[in-house]
Amino acid sequence: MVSAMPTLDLADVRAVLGDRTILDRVTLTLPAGGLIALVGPNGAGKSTLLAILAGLLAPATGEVRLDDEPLARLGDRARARVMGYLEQQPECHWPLSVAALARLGRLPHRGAFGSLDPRADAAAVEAALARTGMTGFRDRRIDHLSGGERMRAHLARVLAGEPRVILADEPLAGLDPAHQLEVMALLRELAAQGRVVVVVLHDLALAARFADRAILLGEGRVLADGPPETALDDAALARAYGVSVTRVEIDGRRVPLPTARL
Ligand SMILES: Nc1ncnc2c1ncn2[C@@H]1O[C@H](COP(=O)(O)OP(=O)(O)OP(=O)(O)O)[C@@H](O)[C@H]1O
Repeated sequence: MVSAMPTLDLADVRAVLGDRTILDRVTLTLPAGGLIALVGPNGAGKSTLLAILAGLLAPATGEVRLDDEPLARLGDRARARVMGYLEQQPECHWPLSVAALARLGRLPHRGAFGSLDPRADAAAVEAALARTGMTGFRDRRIDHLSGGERMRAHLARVLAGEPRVILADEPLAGLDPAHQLEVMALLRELAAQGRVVVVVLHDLALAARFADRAILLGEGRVLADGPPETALDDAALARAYGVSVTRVEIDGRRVPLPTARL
C-alpha cells in the first residue's frame, strides 16, 4: 500500500499552444484510488492535459495542485519523485539494456553522490521488471525490442520510480491483446493501491471495462466525466467522436464498440 493518498487538482486551466487555445477552463479533481481514463478524439487535448498534470507544461492560466500545494512550487526533483509520466511513443536514444532503462527510473531518488539506498533501488527495479513482464528481457538492448516490448520497458522505468501519481499517455499503443489486458489490470491495481492513475486511451472498450472513471475531452473542454457507463453513453460518444456504438456485456459492464460513423 502507498501511505498517503495523493490528489491532483486542476483549477480553471487554460492551455495555449502557438496561437490556439487547446484547453479552456478545465477544472478537475483527480483523487487516488480509482483508475481514471482520459478519452477523446485526436487533437482533443489529452496529451496537453497530461503534460500540464505532470508539470511539464505550464498552463496559460489556472493552476495544478498536488495535495493542495501548487505543482509549480515543487522543485523538478521533488516532482519527479512523485510523478511517473509515460509519454506518448517514448524513445530512448541510447542502446541501453532494459534493466539499465528501468534503473533510470530511480534517478530522482539518488543523492548528489549516488544511490542513497542501493538495495531499495535494486528491489524497486526488480519489482518493476516483474510487474511489466520484462524480467526475462533485462539484458536485452532497448533498441532491439519490438514496439510493444519497448513500451513495457518504459512502463518498467516509470514504475521503478515508485511514483504516487502515474500519468500514462496511450500506454497500450503497440501492445498485443494479452498485454493490453495485463497493462490495464496493472494500472487498475496501482490505482487501487492508493495512487492517482490517469491513462489516455483510444480504446473505448478497454476504458469502459477497466476504468472507474472516464473523462471525455472534446472541443477543448470536459464533455463528460463520471463512471464509464454514464460518461461514455451513446449520446456522449456520438457528440465527441461522431460514431454509433453497440454494447457488449463484459464483467457486468456494458462496454461500447464503435460500429459506424454518423
Ligand atoms: N506546439 C504546438 N503548437 C500549436 N498547436 C499544437 C502544438 N502541439 C499540439 N498542438 C495542437 O494541440 C491540439 C491538442 O493536441 P494533443 O496532442 O494534446 O491532442 P490529443 O488529444 O492528445 O491527440 P491524439 O489523440 O491525436 O494524440 C492538436 O490540435 C494539436 O495539433
